[in-house]
Amino acid sequence: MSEETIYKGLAGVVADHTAISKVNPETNSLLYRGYPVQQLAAQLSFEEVALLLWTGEPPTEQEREEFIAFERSHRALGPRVKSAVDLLPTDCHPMDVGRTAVSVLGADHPQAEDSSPEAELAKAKELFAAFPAVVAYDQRRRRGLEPVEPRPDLDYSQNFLWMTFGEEAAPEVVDAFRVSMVLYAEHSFNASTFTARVVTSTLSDLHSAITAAIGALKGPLHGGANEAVMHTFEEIGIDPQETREQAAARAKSWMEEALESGRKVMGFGHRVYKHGDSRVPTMKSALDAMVEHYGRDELMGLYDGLEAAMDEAKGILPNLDYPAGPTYHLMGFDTEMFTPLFIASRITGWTAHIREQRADNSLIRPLSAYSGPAERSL
Ligand SMILES: CC(=O)SCCNC(=O)CCNC(=O)[C@H](O)C(C)(C)COP(=O)(O)OP(=O)(O)OC[C@H]1O[C@@H](n2cnc3c(N)ncnc32)[C@H](O)[C@@H]1OP(=O)(O)O
Ligand SMILES: O=C([O-])CC(=O)C(=O)O
Repeated sequence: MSEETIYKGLAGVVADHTAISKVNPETNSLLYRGYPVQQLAAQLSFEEVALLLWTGEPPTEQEREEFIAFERSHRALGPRVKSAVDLLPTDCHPMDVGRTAVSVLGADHPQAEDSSPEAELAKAKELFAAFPAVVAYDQRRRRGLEPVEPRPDLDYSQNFLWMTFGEEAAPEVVDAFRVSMVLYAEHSFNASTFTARVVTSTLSDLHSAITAAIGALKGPLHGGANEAVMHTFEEIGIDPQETREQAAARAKSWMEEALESGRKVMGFGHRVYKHGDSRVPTMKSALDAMVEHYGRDELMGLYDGLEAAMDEAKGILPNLDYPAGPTYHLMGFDTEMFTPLFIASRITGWTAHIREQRADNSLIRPLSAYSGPAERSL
């Protein structure tokens, strides 16, 4: 056996510097470019947070206005992307649709191979503006509904909900959606961001890196957990007629059984945070607002029951996906659409990292310790 120290899953390994965000598990805090994420979620639009992540500073009034105009004029679903999505079955996973759409957007891009900082920033902004139409179109086609054109009088979050549901969302709903986008935007060297950096490190193009990152995000140990949380709720059974206490009791016994049988319950635990996820309180407030808005108190019985039982049995706390899943459910998204919403947000962090990696690149290529048979002859 080899003598090398193996850092399984690269746990605890510091792979490079980043100036984009700081995750501090000791203080349970998350900073984007130095700003606490809670402050950003309380005060900035998602469009402003995107600019902050890309450029390092909050936008000036002029930068903000220019980007808003840019974003609103790049929202339409392109004909090639629409044709490609139409070729995919409506029962494939929506993450496969998102991944394919980004791949097509890359193949269709006149500057696909231009990786200058200016071209990459422009491509990041275009992708940010274009992706919501993919999610909205896919959600509607799965319901047999016609697409809804974007509205330039609406901001990013308002328009996203408008294109998906074909009606103007209530201000509370728009705000909860905006908060989720801000919180999902960036989280240092998580698996999908690291994937994007690995692809970029080979000097491949931005759309290839994002396509690969989407593949990494899909898994239930990462972004796919927001969808998995709702599957758990569905497995326990959602009953709008029961009280919060009744729902909590059923959730508690479900969790006890699940843990006894050795199951992993998605939406709990985190590789970096061991005392709770810094983003959960803010997302939980957004969920509470949605529960009140839709009058669905019983859903919080399931939420509280699972959380309390997991804490009691293992001391493991919820991650961001735990409150985000039921929030998107209440807004009316199909469960399988939750992780594509995560893509829409994380495009900002991924593209910021792609630009950072390229600016000071070194091929990412770790070593392995060989554990196969010793040299032998045929
Ligand atoms: C936005 C995001 O991507 S946040 C992450 C979303 N992912 C999830 O919610 C998936 C569920 N959670 C997990 O699988 C894990 O907590 C991870 C993958 C996120 C992080 O895990 P790691 O740091 O690798 O820890 P690991 O998986 O080794 O867990 C350590 C111990 O806690 C247990 N554990 C961790 N999370 C969970 C969970 N959700 N349910 C049950 N047990 C858990 C493990 O079984 C393990 O127990 P053991 O030591 O008895 O074997
Ligand atoms: O940091 C991680 O490993 C996963 C995560 O929470 C994220 O990507 O938002």
